[in-house]
Amino acid sequence: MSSPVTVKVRRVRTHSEPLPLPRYETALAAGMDLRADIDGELTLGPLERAAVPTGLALALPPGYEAQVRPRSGLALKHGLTVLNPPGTVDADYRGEVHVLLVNLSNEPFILRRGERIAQMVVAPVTQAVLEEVAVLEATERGEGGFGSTGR
Ligand SMILES: O=c1ccn([C@H]2C[C@H](O)[C@@H](COP(=O)(O)OP(=O)(O)OP(=O)(O)O)O2)c(=O)[nH]1
Repeated sequence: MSSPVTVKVRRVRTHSEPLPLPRYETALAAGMDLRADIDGELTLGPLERAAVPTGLALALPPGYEAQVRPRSGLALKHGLTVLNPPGTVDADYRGEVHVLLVNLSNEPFILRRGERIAQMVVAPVTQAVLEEVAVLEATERGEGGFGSTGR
C-alpha cells in the first residue's frame, strides 16, 4: 500500500450534533464511509433518486480523485446504490460532496441523519495528452470487442 496522502476536509455547515468525519473502519479498508448530512429523514421511494449532502468539502492533492462508490450491504439488503458509480470528485472541486443515491428496490427507504450511505476511495489519476493520428497501430484484437472472444 502506498503511503497516505493528506486530504483537507471542511465541514460546510455547523450543526449542534456534528457527524463524525469519514474514517477507515478497518486497517486495510480501501474506502471511508460517507454519511448523510440531512436534517431528520429523507424517504426515497422505488426508483427515486436524490443528491444526498455529506456536509463535507475536500481539497484533494493534485493527481488524486475521490471516487464515490456504493456500500454493498445497502445495495444487497435494500437495493440502495450510487447512480453514477464511481462518482468522481475532482481535485479542484471545492463544493460539498454529494452522493447520488437511487433506490432500486420496490420498497421505500427511509434515510436518517448520519447514516453511512456510500464509501469514498481516494485514488491517483493520470491526465492524458491526446495525440490525433490518421492510423492506429494494428493489434491482434483489432476492432473486436463486446463479447468477440466468447461469452
Ligand atoms: O457523485 C458525485 C459526483 C460529482 N460530485 C461533485 C465533485 C465533482 O468534482 C463535481 C463534478 O462532477 P462531474 O464532473 O461528474 O459532473 P458533471 O456533470 O460533468 O459536471 P461539471 O460540468 O460541473 O463537471 O461534482 C459529487 O459531489 N458527487
